[in-house]
Amino acid sequence: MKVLVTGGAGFIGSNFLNYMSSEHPDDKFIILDAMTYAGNHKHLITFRKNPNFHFVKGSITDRALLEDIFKMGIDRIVNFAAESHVDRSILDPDIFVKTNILGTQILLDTAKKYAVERFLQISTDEVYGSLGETGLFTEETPLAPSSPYSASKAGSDLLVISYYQTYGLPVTIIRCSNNYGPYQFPEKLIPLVIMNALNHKPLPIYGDGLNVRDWLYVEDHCRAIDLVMQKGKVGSVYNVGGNNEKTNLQIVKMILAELEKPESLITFVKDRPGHDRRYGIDATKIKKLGWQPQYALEFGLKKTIKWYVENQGWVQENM
Ligand SMILES: Cc1cn([C@H]2C[C@H](O)[C@@H](COP(=O)(O)OP(=O)(O)O[C@H]3O[C@H](CO)[C@@H](O)[C@H](O)[C@H]3O)O2)c(=O)[nH]c1=O
Repeated sequence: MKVLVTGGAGFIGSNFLNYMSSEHPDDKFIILDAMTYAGNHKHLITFRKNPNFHFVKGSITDRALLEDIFKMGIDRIVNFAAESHVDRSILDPDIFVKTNILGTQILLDTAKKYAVERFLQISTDEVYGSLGETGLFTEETPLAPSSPYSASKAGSDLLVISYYQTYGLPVTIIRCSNNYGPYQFPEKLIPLVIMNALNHKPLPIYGDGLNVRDWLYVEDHCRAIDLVMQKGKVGSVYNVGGNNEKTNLQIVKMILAELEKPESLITFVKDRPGHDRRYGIDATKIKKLGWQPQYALEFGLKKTIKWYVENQGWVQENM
């Protein structure tokens, strides 16, 4: 099996490659990554050592490059390539539209031309917008994105579905809740808080700190992607979530307790514009395929903190 993994040097993509190379040692992986600020050069060393990996630097918006890659013969595609940080999308939406919407469309078009066996789109629960105090996102929840980032992901999801409806491209979409784990760029809440706390810097908490996110250890997400690639229904969407809803303040306090750092580092700052209040996932559909998260939040968080403590110097210099 030859799998094209776009965005493979990013946080979830690189964890996925790590997982797949041990679960499916006979598969071949073509890794396409634009190596933006979030692409991790450390992975390239690992990629080059693995005879089953072939790395190509470039963007999913580059049609000619995609043509060259598809000529190598691709069975499946997992599309992780995306700009993913909400705050950056508020400051500079252009690149989000270019990579997430246009890039996905060019990738879909090339996949159609070369008749791939499966196109798996890695999306996000943010496409559903915000929940009130109760209820969960199901796969039928209408799309109502709030930020330029989530709107660009919703746009790419709609294009993916349109390629299924119009051209019969065998697509499947995964919409996952907030991931955490090793190699996450320290602009996202959990790694930012760990790194700031280690350096005794203030921890910026937006608004009242009571926004709720559903946290999932990245390896659990990788296992879900693998399963959906094997057993997921073509034309379907699968929600993935950890059933670990916490307010941002709860998460930050858990990290401070583990690091034995004072809560006085918590600093309330101006809220993010259009800040979604709560995300919560109904993962019944993927559970019916046989998926279950294996990491309890407390355990996954400890493991993540340990990784950042052990790699603190490297993270500071390279991420
Ligand atoms: C960076 C930062 C974040 N926050 C808050 C905003 C959110 O309520 C929460 C998590 O923020 P972020 O880590 O930026 O993640 P969030 O906006 O939820 O989006 C993440 O999770 C999504 C899945 O739900 C992914 O699609 C996105 O790519 C990923 O960035 O923490 C703070 O209070 N202070 C901060 O400095």
